[in-house]
Amino acid sequence: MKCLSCGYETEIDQNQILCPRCGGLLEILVEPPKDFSFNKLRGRGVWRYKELIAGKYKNIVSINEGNTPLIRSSNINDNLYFKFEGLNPTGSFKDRGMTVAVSSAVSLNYKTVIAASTGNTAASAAAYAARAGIKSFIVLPKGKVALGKLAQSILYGSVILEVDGSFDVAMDAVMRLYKDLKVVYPLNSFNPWRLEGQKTIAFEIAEELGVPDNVIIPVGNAGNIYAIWKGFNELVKTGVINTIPRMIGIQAEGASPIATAIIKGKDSPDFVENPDTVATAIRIGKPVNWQKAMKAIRESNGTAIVVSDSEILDAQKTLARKEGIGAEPASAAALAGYIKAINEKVVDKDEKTVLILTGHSLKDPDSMTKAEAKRILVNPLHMEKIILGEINGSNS
Ligand SMILES: Cc1ncc(COP(=O)(O)O)c(C=O)c1O
Ligand SMILES: N[C@@H](CCOP(=O)(O)O)C(=O)O
Repeated sequence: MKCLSCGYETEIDQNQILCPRCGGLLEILVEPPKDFSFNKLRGRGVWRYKELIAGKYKNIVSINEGNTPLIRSSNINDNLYFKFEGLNPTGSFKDRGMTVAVSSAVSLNYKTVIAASTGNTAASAAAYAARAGIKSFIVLPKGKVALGKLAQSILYGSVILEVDGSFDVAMDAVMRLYKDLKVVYPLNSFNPWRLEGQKTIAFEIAEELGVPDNVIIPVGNAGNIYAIWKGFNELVKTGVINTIPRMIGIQAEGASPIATAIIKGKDSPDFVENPDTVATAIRIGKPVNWQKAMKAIRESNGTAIVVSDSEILDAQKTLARKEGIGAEPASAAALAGYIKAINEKVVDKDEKTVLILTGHSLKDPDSMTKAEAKRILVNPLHMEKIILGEINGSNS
């Protein structure tokens, strides 16, 4: 394991989450088996790739996460694919990381887990803790979590701690609690073991499609873009692929510290004090994994793009109405970014591109009802005229 801040190196040790010397982010540098082959694998989902996942697990806490569909676009572009992470057990990609992180917590005999969240990490942490029979605390920015996500955490029985402030305030509190209390195992993505699970997104894409030219990902706390890049890199080391895709990160206008730093060619981001966007999942001003994300983007020859809230909501509607796929706003940001990338000639429409659709539309009912709808009060006995009018286009 190697610290991204001070360069401290240590043997792979599952007890390590942050650098013991400076508290920086740790990378887990695995040496994948040289005889690795997709053909030899058994089972489905995250644990299909267990020989590539670092760490030792006495108990595996799983709800059959991963194995999500890679859906080819039928009405936007033939070369475009959607990796629909909304079909994980709690409706987001977090479940891939949570199965590994909670299995790690249990293997290390922790009885309590904690996570700060804009909603999805919370729902996933709560579900996996419940499955493991351990206690979970989640720290949420009060009044800023989409209804479906809050409802999930309530249902799975987490203790919900609400802070008056943004997600970043909640995140700082969790990092401090983890360092001070020692008895709570952190499930956020500064925990590198969680990212071991999320890197399986790359494995599934490579196994099904090969190596695309581009992978486009919404970026919030910034762990996922790094995890997917790590996954592709490790496959190169096994020899099953020999290139990696460009990693293209998308952030919302009101919460774009990493994208802005990439666009301006800076070494580090200026954090955003009061992040704001309709895509609540990526309403993050101080992403903990910024170093990892910028490394993934730069080393893959990728880039970053900023999109507006109206572009995000338009993309959410386009995905639903042209492809039949319901994704939450943060996920739709990937399509908004793709459209912009094509218009600005950053991506060619002939390039094979995969969008990571990180969460399900049902997570955020408010955002869905922002789309204009035809809702007509009808007399059930006189609907023919309205239907025929709609078909002929003669209704006003
Ligand atoms: C639906 C959704 N999309 C994207 C993201 C951003 O992922 P990351 O924090 O790994 O950048 C999150 C959470 O952070 C999320 O919940
Ligand atoms: N969008 C996230 C924010 C926390 O990210 P994490 O990957 O560090 O857990 C959420 O769903 O809470």
